[in-house]
Amino acid sequence: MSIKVVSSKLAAEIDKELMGPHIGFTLQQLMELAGFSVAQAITREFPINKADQSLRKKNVFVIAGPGNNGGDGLVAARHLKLFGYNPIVYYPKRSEKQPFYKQLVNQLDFFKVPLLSQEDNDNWMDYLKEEDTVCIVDAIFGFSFKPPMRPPFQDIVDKLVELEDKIPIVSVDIPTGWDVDQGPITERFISPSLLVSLTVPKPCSTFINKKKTSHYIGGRFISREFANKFGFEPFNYESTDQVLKI
Ligand SMILES: NC(=O)C1=CN([C@@H]2O[C@H](COP(=O)(O)OP(=O)(O)OC[C@H]3O[C@@H](n4cnc5c(N)ncnc54)[C@H](O)[C@@H]3O)[C@@H](O)[C@H]2O)[C@@H](O)CC1
Ligand SMILES: [K+]
Repeated sequence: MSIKVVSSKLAAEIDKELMGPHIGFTLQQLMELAGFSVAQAITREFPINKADQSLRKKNVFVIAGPGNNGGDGLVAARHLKLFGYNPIVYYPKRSEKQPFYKQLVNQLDFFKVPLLSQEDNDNWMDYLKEEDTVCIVDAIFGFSFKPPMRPPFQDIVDKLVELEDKIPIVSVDIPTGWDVDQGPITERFISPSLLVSLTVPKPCSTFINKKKTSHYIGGRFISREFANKFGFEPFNYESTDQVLKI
């Protein structure tokens, strides 16, 4: 299947229109569906087996960045908890811009999801043991990332590059550090085991290592007419699914 991709510029325009006065989605609505779809993609790739419940004892280590990509990660963590997984969230730089990020954090507290923050910048790796971890969710940066990466994120990404052969990485929308349009442009870069593109894949998704990376589309919130207006066909999600493997 040939997959349509949209540039970073067009992705931002799509977002703007979805949340504009005519359609009127709120960011919280879209983020909830985006994070829900990420959690569902994880259930597909790392299913909890009825006979072997060992995954329930392991952690899903979610790293949330300061923007909306990070917000998707906070939402995904909550749904993962409800799906029977054991998320731990590392949220090193909390956004003050949108009050609802604080609400997302309160909801994680409510669900007793452990939360690491800036104070854990030196010891977050202590919570990330190969034998105890199902996967790492890379919700650090999405389509608004502009290099070069500022602290503490470059150090975090360097550690992920070292770990990726031991613990699978699940990247939300964009593998963090990749250029949205040109893909991996740095010497060392994350190569995720699973990429969940939101709404429509961005051009960087064509640079994934197809032998290693499963690619899902999620964020099921647009109509055929809307997709066509932006020059792509909607994805054929099945039934009530929030993700589609592409
Ligand atoms: N329509 C969609 O597809 C939706 C997308 N959402 C998510 O929103 C993401 C885009 O969110 P945003 O526009 O908030 O952007 P990002 O989350 O990609 O990043 C923006 C944040 O990163 C910081 N930042 C950028 N470059 C940096 C650098 N070099 N070093 C350190 N910090 C840096 C900015 O200061 C800002 O806080 C998408 O990728 C997707 O994950 C969803 O939340 C909602 C719906
Ligand atoms: K990401």
